[in-house]
Amino acid sequence: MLSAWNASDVRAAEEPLLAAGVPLMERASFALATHVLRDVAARRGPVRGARVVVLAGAGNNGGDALHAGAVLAGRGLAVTAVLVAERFHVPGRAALERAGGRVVELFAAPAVLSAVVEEAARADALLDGLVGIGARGPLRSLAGDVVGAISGAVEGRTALEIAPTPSRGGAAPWVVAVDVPSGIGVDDGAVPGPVLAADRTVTFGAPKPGLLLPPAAALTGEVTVVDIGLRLDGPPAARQLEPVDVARSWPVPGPADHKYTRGVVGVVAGTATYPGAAVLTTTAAVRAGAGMVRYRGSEAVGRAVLAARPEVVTAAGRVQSWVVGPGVPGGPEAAHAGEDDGADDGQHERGRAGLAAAAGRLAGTAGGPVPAVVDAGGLGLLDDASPPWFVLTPHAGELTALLRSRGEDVRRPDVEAEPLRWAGRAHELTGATVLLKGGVTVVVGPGVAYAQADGPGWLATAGAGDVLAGVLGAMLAARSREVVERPALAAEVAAAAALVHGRAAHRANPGGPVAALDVAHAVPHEIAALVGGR
Ligand SMILES: NC(=O)C1=CN([C@@H]2O[C@H](COP(=O)(O)OP(=O)(O)OC[C@H]3O[C@@H](n4cnc5c(N)ncnc54)[C@H](OP(=O)(O)O)[C@@H]3O)[C@@H](O)[C@H]2O)[C@H](O)CC1
Ligand SMILES: [K+]
Repeated sequence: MLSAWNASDVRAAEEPLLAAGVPLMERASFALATHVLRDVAARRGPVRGARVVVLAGAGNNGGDALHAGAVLAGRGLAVTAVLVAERFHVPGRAALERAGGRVVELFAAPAVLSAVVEEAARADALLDGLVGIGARGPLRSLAGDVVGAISGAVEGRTALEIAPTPSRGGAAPWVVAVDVPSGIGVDDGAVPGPVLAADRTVTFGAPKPGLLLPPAAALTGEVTVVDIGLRLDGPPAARQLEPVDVARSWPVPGPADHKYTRGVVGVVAGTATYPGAAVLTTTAAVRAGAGMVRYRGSEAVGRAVLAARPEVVTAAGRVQSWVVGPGVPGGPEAAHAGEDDGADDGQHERGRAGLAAAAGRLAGTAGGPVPAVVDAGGLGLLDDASPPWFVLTPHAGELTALLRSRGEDVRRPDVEAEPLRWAGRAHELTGATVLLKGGVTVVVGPGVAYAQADGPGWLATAGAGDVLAGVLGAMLAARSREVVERPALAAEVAAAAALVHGRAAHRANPGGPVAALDVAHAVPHEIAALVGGR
């Protein structure tokens, strides 16, 4: 698992070490230089004579970059450092000059900006040491100008690029961000202004949340964490599950297991208008290893489900997790406005009953509360307060509607710009765990946040959300009681489901388009690969 800490936690961890004279910057800059050398060697072969441009800001981030530049110059690379502020890291500059590096005082001669941009565009490697964890707001003055101009000049980059960097030809410089890509919101992943998209981010002590969270996560390239000896206690601000975490906690059945110990998923999904959602959700739950799947819906849709998955039962009975809402009309805004298009085929009533049972509010229900996945039309069926074992799975539009229905004056672009903040707000307002779907899926539960970036862009396709709901339903059913007893566990399981779903999409058709049903069919193979390695 990657655990990310806020800038203030990293500073607090640095303080005692700095007071004790531990050479943190030496450690950081040496490791940084090592990674740059390795990357340049991999791309170019011989490193001697390779051209490196170092963009250095006012603080210690610039210091790291200048010291790394000194190491590189000492190895025979041609290093030019560009100082953007009158204040700069004096020992770093001195070290670089001693090692034979050249310094351009851009702050003293802004007219040389175009020459700097030209040199940067022709470099083999570009080190972005403008600001690190000391960043406040969008890049200002010369730092902003230089990033804007270089981004415009370097093929394949735009100043506000938030799409993954396309693989570029040998001509463009390899961009290495020092600690973080300068200008991102270190704690929240915001992209408030120009940012130079990196090919690699070498980060010190621990990942920062902004490296995991959208939209900034698309600008980091590969993230390399360098251990400089910091001790970070306390809970991280954001986490990212890795395959090994999911493998370790997967409930692999043993000889004593039966369908009820493995978990029964109750699915309220689909209508005559959207029968496919019912097929996709139930198929995904079956394929993710549910002990049994019960479909609750109209007879006609039930027939379509059974034709696709004869393992599914349509009779009422015991359920260990509910999935309510895929392909069901309505949603937060419709419910808020009291709208009902009358085409829900009785799914609203079944969904309400499922959620009441899941919350433990249904008189005469045996077995007590169970987890629930609440998707699409199910989001309009929620009570004012939900338990944390309810996992809401909106996309940005649905989250916006949910927040607005609860009095927040927010628009979809706000949610897309600050997904962690708004998923967190929805968690506060509802009490439920919130999984916000997107290229990076953000999950917020009590005291925990996850950011998962496991799927290809191809996964943005109709029905993919229904498959995720089914996979998550099966995973929650398998750990039903535990999820109800441990408030933060639903978020971990939801993040794990996002990982399985994303990786299954890669597996379904590596590098190409995927259809939702293909993702569901790839799920068992992905699970086998995950648990086979443990
Ligand atoms: N302390 C250590 O020994 C280690 C530090 N590491 C590295 O240090 C940075 C954090 O360094 P710090 O000096 O605290 O902060 P920064 O370098 O990130 O930023 C400093 C100055 O940058 C200016 N600034 C801030 N925001 C902006 C902006 N939006 N646009 C332009 N400039 C900005 C500001 O200067 P002013 O003079 O303008 O006020 C800041 O003071 C950390 O990220 C590591 O890289 C290593 O970890 C090793 C140990
Ligand atoms: K930086």
